[in-house]
Amino acid sequence: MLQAVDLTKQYLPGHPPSLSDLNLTVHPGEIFCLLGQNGAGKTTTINLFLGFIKPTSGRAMIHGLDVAEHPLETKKFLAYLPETVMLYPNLTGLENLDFFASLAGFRHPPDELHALLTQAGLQTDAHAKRLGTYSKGMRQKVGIAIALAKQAKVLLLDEPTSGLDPKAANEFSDLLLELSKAGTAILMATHDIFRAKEVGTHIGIMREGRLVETMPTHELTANELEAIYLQTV
Ligand SMILES: Nc1ncnc2c1ncn2[C@@H]1O[C@H](COP(=O)(O)OP(=O)(O)OP(=O)(O)O)[C@@H](O)[C@H]1O
Repeated sequence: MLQAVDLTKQYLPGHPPSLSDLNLTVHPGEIFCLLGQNGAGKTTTINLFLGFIKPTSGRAMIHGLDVAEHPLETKKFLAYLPETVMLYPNLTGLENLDFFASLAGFRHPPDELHALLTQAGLQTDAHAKRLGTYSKGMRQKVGIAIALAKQAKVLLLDEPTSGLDPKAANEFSDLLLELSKAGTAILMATHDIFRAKEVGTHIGIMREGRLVETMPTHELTANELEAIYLQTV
């Protein structure tokens, strides 16, 4: 479970906070999509859960542990996919997966590593090819395979489908749905309203560092969500 309690971040004294009093809970199996214009505070929220930055006040909690107080323990539960997954271009997909899974303390035999890449949707003939030859969608799949290998309880995503073609973005959404069915709690920052409606269980709209709307997606059509978004931001 992922929880923000009155979470606030002010980067510079005298400037308005970039995140103000965020209260948010994402339960296992839920996909919470954060929408909002550039600068609304989405990446700040994710970086606080990752422990990359410290809150000015309030708490970012993972599995009941405060990230600022337990930076190493909370990272064990987490997987993170930024817009561009950073992997080693000279290693193969399989070698990257092996390396990053072992960094998190998980050793998998080669047949399991292949199975994880396949489960993440990467075609078999790419497993032994260098990352440098992969498309963006293929790199994202290795990122998902790493999340699977780590048995991550919480997945944080920052605009993961930006720049993916519609088919790759669609495959990516299916993978997220599978992970959520397996009980992962997912928080995703995105600009893609329609994909958020398709994949999310909940939508939150941020404006100037505040979460101003939260709603379950099943109550809305994509067009209604777009109308609410445009009225809100
Ligand atoms: N390191 C920093 N120092 C000072 N201000 C920052 C820093 N990082 C972000 N900000 C400011 O905090 C605010 C929120 O930024 P943030 O990156 O969280 O927005 P965002 O919703 O993720 O935007 P985008 O959609 O463009 O990624 C912005 O005004 C930004 O300029």
